[in-house]
Amino acid sequence: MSSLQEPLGLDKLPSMSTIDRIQRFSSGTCRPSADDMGMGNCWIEGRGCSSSNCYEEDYEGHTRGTFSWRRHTRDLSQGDSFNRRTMSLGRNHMMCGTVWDSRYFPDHQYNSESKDKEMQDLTNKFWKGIPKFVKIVEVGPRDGLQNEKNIVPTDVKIELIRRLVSSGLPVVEATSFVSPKWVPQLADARDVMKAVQSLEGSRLPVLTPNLKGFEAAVAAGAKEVAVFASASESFSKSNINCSIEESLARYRAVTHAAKGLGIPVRGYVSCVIGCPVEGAIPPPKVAYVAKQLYDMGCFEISLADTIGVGTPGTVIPMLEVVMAAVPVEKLAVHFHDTYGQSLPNILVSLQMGISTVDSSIAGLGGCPYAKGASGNVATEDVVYMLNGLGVKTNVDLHKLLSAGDFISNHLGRPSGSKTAVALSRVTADASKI
Ligand SMILES: CC(C)(COP(=O)([O-])OP(=O)([O-])OC[C@H]1O[C@@H](n2cnc3c(N)ncnc32)[C@H](O)[C@@H]1OP(=O)([O-])[O-])[C@@H](O)C(=O)NCCC(=O)NCCSC(=O)C[C@@](C)(O)CC(=O)[O-]
Repeated sequence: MSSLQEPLGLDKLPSMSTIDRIQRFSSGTCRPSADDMGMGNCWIEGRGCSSSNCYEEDYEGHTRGTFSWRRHTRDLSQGDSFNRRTMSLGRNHMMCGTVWDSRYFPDHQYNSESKDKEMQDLTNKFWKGIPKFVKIVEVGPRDGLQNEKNIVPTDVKIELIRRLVSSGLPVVEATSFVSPKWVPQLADARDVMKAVQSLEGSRLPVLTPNLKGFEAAVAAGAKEVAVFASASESFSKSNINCSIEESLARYRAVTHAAKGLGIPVRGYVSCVIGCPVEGAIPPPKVAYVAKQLYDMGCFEISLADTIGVGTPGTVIPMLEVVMAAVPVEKLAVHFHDTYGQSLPNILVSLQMGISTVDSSIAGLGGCPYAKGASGNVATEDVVYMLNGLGVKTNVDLHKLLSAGDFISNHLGRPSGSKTAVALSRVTADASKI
């Protein structure tokens, strides 16, 4: 990749069939439960899990003799966290389901037993890979606000975090203990952390680039931290002013200190698909950094497409290589939406067994050291898609929308979430559908 103009293609990566991969990875995947958030490195659940948490069994039990589409729309309409607006949109999904059936499968075809079986096989393949629960890691207050031109006042950051926590998000990344010379937008990390540390209901990790940051974070009340390495040498240098190996040595010191205090450490790998300077990043480089972070004790590794150039065609092969090095249940995905590819990338990641997804309220963000990168995928859009798939998140979309309105109003611009924009307009019209 010489610029951000073209998507990285499969020709730049080991050849493989996308469909083969999705099918290979979509069978028999089991997911951690919502409660598995354990302390330091305890988020351990092997691929083999209890049958009650196994989607495949549950799915087949549910669908014996039933058409799978209905099963999911039924779940959707019974979802406990849907507000009225989404309930009406849930009904629209059912309508879409009907249109889809009748357009492509006229009665005489659809009713034939073999077509029915074929169709069921196809839908089974799709649904088998989709987890029942997805943990959303909200990164807006950190990844989003670190990139704002005008520094957001501390009390606005605190109120945003409070609203995000109250929406049911299990993890809200609160701020960064980095050099205020490098990221002045988050120079108030200590005040933010002190104000939110006692909020209940969500974990509130903070970014720490070195021991200095780790110690400051702990002193301010942080109970979980994250370190951030890169699969690109150039990005490592521009983001944290050191080589990949130097950064890993720093993070070993952080994870060692954290272990002593029982503080869980998350790891990020930036530039997992492409780098603004180096172009395409080979998946083995990503796997190497992810494995180093895992081996030093990070309980979860978030794979970040920092500049948002990935498509399912490049994300799948990258995941395949990383998953050979780090157990899939330890992996998360973190997509920036520069090319509007985040949702398809998330969907294929779920099909490959990942059940932790990073996102940012109102699509805030970007990276100050990755020119041209747009914000993260919007949390509202991820929740909307997962609701539509019948996947639980425990997030109340209504409260999430209100948090998004709050920060968008403060920033004085429309939300970067398509769902938020659509739902803000659709209330009256949707009731007519
Ligand atoms: C890593 C450093 C500190 C190296 O910066 P440096 O200049 O190489 O460090 P240094 O050790 O030479 O220290 C320079 C000054 O910074 C101070 N310092 C040193 N450490 C700290 C600290 N922790 N907190 C506060 N101050 C600190 C230190 O005390 C000293 O102060 P001075 O003596 O000049 O007054 C710097 O490069 C830095 O802060 N970088 C942060 C960059 C950043 O936050 N980037 C955005 C987050 S990463 C990201 O967005 C990607 C991610 C995670 O979202 C995933 C993705 O999408 O890719």
